[in-house]
Amino acid sequence: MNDTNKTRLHISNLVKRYRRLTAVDGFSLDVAAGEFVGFIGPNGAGKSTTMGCVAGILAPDGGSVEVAGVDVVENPVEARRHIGFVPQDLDLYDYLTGDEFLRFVAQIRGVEGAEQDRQVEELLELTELTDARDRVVKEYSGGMARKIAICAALIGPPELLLLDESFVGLDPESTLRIRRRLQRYCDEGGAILLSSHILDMLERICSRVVIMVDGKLERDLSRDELEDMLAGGEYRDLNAIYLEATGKVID
Ligand SMILES: Nc1ncnc2c1ncn2[C@@H]1O[C@H](COP(=O)(O)OP(=O)(O)OP(=O)(O)O)[C@@H](O)[C@H]1O
Repeated sequence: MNDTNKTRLHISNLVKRYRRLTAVDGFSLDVAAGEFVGFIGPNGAGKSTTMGCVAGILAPDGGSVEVAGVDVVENPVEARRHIGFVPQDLDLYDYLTGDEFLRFVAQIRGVEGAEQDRQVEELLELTELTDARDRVVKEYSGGMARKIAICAALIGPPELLLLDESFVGLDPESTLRIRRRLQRYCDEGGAILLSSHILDMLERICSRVVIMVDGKLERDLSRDELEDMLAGGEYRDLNAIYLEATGKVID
């Protein structure tokens, strides 16, 4: 996973409808290895729907999605092997312990033996779940459940991480530890699409920010563009850029 020029995610003209509502409306995006992309937009903009289509959970009505060069619609099983997905609404294997859950995911990703042990230990320690490893996931608190889902997403590691509001409910220390771990994952050639409404955090950690409005791409800002805009004095922070891009006004 060290080939840092490769496109990890290719979304071309994606369309997804729910009956008469067009939730994603001709959205295109390429994410390369090493990129940490903040995916923002108002409630209902279409971020989760986009992620569902990328993860192969929702069937697109138009366009195409490739993950690590694999077409998600044509080869969903193969594509899923390259994706670590933490959905907004977690759907975990409730009756497995945390340890069993991580080893189950490791097995699916072909991580076995001593390497499996190493990754499981490292991730449990990172998220401070070592002491809870033998408890069933069903008994985990909301934050613990989200942390074990992040651990599972990182096992492998896969080429692409899809994180949908994955920092919700995490305590500040866990947030910082996981943020650093995700940045390391990108430095080592991974790619992340992270949806979040925590704009001050995204401003600090992302190498690129994509703003979606009404199912369409509204802005695509590289780190340099973002910093130029902030240095220019017109925008105080990412929040101000967001408000302008989305046409929102706060009295
Ligand atoms: N299962 C569904 N059935 C019908 N409409 C849906 C369904 N899921 C989402 N929608 C609609 O699609 C649109 C996009 O929703 P989506 O959840 O993708 O937005 P989002 O950007 O992730 O929002 P949020 O920031 O609130 O999580 C919204 O109008 C939503 O009501």
